[in-house]
Amino acid sequence: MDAREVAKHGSAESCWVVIHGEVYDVTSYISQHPGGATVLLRWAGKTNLKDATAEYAKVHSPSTVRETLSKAKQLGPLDETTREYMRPDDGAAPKHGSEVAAGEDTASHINLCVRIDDFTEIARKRVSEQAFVYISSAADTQQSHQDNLAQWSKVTFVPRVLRDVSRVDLSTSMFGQRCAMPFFIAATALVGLTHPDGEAGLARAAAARGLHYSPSTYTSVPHATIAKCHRQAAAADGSGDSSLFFQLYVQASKDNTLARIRAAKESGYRGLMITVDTPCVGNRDEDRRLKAREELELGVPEPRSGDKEAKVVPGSNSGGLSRSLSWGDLAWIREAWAGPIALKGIQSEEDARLAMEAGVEAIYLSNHGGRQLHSAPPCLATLLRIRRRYPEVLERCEVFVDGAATRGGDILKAICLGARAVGIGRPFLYAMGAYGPQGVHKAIDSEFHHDPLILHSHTSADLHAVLRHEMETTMALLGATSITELKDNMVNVARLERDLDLHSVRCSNERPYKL
Ligand code: HEM
Ligand SMILES: Cc1cc2nc3c(=O)[nH]c(=O)nc-3n(C[C@H](O)[C@H](O)[C@H](O)COP(=O)(O)O)c2cc1C
Repeated sequence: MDAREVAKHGSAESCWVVIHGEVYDVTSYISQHPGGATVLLRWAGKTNLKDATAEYAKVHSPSTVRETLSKAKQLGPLDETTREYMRPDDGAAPKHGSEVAAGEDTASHINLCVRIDDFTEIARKRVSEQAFVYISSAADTQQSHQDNLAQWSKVTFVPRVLRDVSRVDLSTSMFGQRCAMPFFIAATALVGLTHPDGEAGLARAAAARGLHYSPSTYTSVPHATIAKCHRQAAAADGSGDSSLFFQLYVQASKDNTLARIRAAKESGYRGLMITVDTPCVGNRDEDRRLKAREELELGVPEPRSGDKEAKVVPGSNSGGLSRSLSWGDLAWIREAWAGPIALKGIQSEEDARLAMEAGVEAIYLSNHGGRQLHSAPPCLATLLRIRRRYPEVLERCEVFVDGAATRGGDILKAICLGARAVGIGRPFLYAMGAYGPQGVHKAIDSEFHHDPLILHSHTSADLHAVLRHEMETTMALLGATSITELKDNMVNVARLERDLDLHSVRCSNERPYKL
């Protein structure tokens, strides 16, 4: 393909981009791209050395574009000898904030991060505006996210004293697979926006710390590479406890979904987390405002009414995800996967019961970090409703939860109420954006070798550990020495129950749904 031909397709009417020397026609994908139209249009028709490749590769794995576009839209290789006809590069890609040297000034030194919230402001200064807005945004007024934050402080502890807590063991398991602590790294797309190591950095940290990690369907690094880095790190300095669980976004195309499941199996992923709260991408005001501003700056024309190709309607953007996904689809997914499954995004006790009846190994109570439905319930609210209406769910399924858990104590409150493990999303992205992989290690644990069974108090290692330190301290002050000792009599949920008016929860008039 001649560069002069590509240059003719530089608009919303006909938008061709060049990635890794291949030309793609993304015109009909513009309105579906979950990352917005601007980024595609910025590189439309560009064939110079800074074509779409750098911006694309920062966040997407090489295969994403081939997996998404039909063969007809994959127009073949660019004739490299014609690149001299390139258009001037006016779309400077934002600099990776994490390239800024850590510790430039004392105020932002990593040692001053003593809780995981501390990474946020450092990350704000060090990642691009695009990355920060993408990570921090939530649906509509952010109410779901704010409610997630607020839920944790509505539960208080009921500590026991005079128990020997000189040894504390935080280890537990998920899907029957051991892990060092009762939390895991939740699926977040496009980790490459925060640091060039992307998901590979998170996988290495998880392996080294004996934690499970659930990479997103939409990774910046190919899944096979993530799995390889994970294996290498586990062999080098891991305890061998860490596993990777594949987060599946079911695609509109069944074949495409099956191919992703196959690839995850081949890469050695050991659990499947099917995200079920995403028939379309949520309405995130801050994302939309930033994209609208970029479009204005770039002079992207207003969509003409009735012009399907140029129309960008966030509410209708399913980003290639299946909108028709329903309970019946679990059968073919289970057959293809043949391993443990969690349904991620359960937000009602009725759906928890249906999931149990469908025979999944785990339910994952989450409102997607408050990014999907505005006014969605925080995970503890759903957990309490399940405990009241269908306590048998907790006997038959493992329960994972997430949503704004930022302290070791938050994690332990959820465990007291019957959760198996807590997912943590944004904090690891901020830690990665602030200090790269070193930040993630610190957010989890200290850099120093540490006997997992012995509580270290007032050692220099404590200064460098965040979540492990908080959990060990909380366990000791609670009077518990192992995760199995954490029971519901160690928390007081009266306030949360009152706020949720849980006493009025009774059988709804919903017609019983038969699977
Ligand atoms: C054609 C196949 C593509 C697919 C399936 C795809 C998919 C996605 C997805 C799922 C997201 C995440 C949105 C979210 O979770 O909110 C995203 C964001 C993004 N994509 Fe793509 N993309 C494609 C092509 C491209 C191309 C060609 C470029 C660059 C030229 C690009 C650059 C980006 C960027 C920079 C973001 C982050 C934007 C933000 O701040 O939200 N993508 N894309
Ligand atoms: C930037 C970002 C990207 C996310 N991407 C995905 C994703 O690809 N798949 C998914 O199932 N959930 C995704 N989530 C939701 C997380 O898995 C998780 O439910 C949520 O982040 C937990 O809340 P927290 O970030 O407050 O800890 C994403 C969340 C964030 C913040």
